[in-house]
Amino acid sequence: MKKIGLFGGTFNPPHLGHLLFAQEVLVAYELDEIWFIPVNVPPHKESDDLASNQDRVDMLIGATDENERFHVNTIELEREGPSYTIDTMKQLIQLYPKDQFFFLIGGDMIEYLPKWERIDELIKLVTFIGVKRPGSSVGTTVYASKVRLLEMPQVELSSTTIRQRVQEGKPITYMVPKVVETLVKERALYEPRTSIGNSKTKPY
Ligand SMILES: Nc1ncnc2c1ncn2[C@@H]1O[C@H](COP(=O)(O)OP(=O)(O)OP(=O)(O)O)[C@@H](O)[C@H]1O
Ligand SMILES: O=C(O)c1ccc[n+]([C@@H]2O[C@H](COP(=O)([O-])O)[C@@H](O)[C@H]2O)c1
Repeated sequence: MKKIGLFGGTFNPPHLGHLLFAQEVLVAYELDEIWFIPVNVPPHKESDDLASNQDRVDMLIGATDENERFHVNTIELEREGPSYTIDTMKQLIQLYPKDQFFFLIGGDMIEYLPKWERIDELIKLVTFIGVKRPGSSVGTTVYASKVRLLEMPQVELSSTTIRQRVQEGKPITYMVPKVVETLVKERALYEPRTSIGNSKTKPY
């Protein structure tokens, strides 16, 4: 039996906040592996400058390559429609019945857990491990109390910040792994267009 941390996200692009969170969880919970799972269609997020699936996968593979316990799993990219976590969990449990799964979640998402698809079923299938994010509250819902909160240095970085900096011509050095910085540059990702692309969690 392996203990596996699932880290779902848009990763548009992956940044050092993601990697540090994953590494801290790996060590604190003595996990064997972390699987980074890029979403196909973010269920509750609108993004007007979402890089292609291929670009996001390439950046994620590059970002995680140096860590032998980090892996990229593209299970959600093979599914049509919103990438609901409950569907992913059911697939993974069927594929790997002996393994134990944890799901990593940033603090900003925790207060929205009640709105997740079939959350009561999901919370029985997987243990959520969360971390606070600067400027966001984890809320007081019954689901928040079930998330295991990890104490670790908070990283005030988001993919939105990275995209905005690229649009403004500012450097992103040391905010993303070198390989991500290079891919963003080579493929001209997030370059200025008419509007600045923010990802926003949709109002419920
Ligand atoms: N700096 C960070 N520290 C801890 N968790 C984070 C951090 N950035 C993102 N996360 C968490 O990682 C998961 C995937 O995040 P996602 O790919 O949407 O990145 P993001 O930076 O929140 O993106 P965006 O700014 O585009 O909304 C989410 O659970 C999110 O809360
Ligand atoms: O299943 C849901 O209803 C659901 C709602 C919101 C977010 N999620 C998952 O949470 C992860 C982080 O989402 P995001 O939008 O911050 O990239 C990603 O794996 C999403 O599929 C899942």
